[in-house]
Amino acid sequence: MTNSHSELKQQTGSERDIDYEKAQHGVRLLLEAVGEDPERHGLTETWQRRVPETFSTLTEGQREASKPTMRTFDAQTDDLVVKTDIPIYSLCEHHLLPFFGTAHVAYRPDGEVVGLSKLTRYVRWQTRQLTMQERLTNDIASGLADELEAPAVLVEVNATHLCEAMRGVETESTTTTRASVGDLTEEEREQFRDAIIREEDL
Ligand SMILES: Nc1nc2c(ncn2[C@@H]2O[C@H](COP(=O)(O)OP(=O)(O)OP(=O)(O)O)[C@@H](O)[C@H]2O)c(=O)[nH]1
Ligand SMILES: [Zn+2]
Repeated sequence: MTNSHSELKQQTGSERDIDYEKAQHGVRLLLEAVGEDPERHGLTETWQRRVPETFSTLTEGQREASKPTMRTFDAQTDDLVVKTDIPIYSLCEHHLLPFFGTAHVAYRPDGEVVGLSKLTRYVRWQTRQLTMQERLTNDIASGLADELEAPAVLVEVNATHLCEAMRGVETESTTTTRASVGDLTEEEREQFRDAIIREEDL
């Protein structure tokens, strides 16, 4: 093996780690199962390093230690903050294949606003787990409400699932899911819809 377990732990920080030995073993077995030779040139680093590292990154959302810090600033406003078109890449828990697209998020502040980049970082952190689109959408909405102590949050996710495109039904389509927390006024809902429509018109 090129990278020992302890070397990999040092590289990534132990509290952020997956079990590398298990991941290496599992990927090796999968390669054997599909008739590959895990020792052939081109595949050794695949099971020893690349896939375990990839899955460590793509499951960061399951580990609190990888959660971004949500820096806030005083702001005497309760006007909805809307952020549209955040790119997302997540993993379908049924087939371990990606689903990807965009997320739109909005929250009503209560005396404090969060740094704008943190909204993107938080969404990215949530996407990095094995999940379903509906659960991801709910997790982003309820997580943001908790993190920001925001009285109201709205989230929309539009995504294409490779498990539908590359296999199975073999059709590429877009799925839209929405989640909200708190009592949103009709005006706020309209503001969110307008921001999304404007983004789509660009
Ligand atoms: N609701 C929901 N379903 C999903 C999501 N990702 C994948 N699926 C669906 O999960 C279902 C799994 O169904 P199964 O019948 O157990 O699996 P399957 O035989 O591989 O299904 P097919 O994909 O239709 O071939 C499929 O219909 C997938 O399209 C998701 O994020 N949300
Ligand atoms: Zn799937």
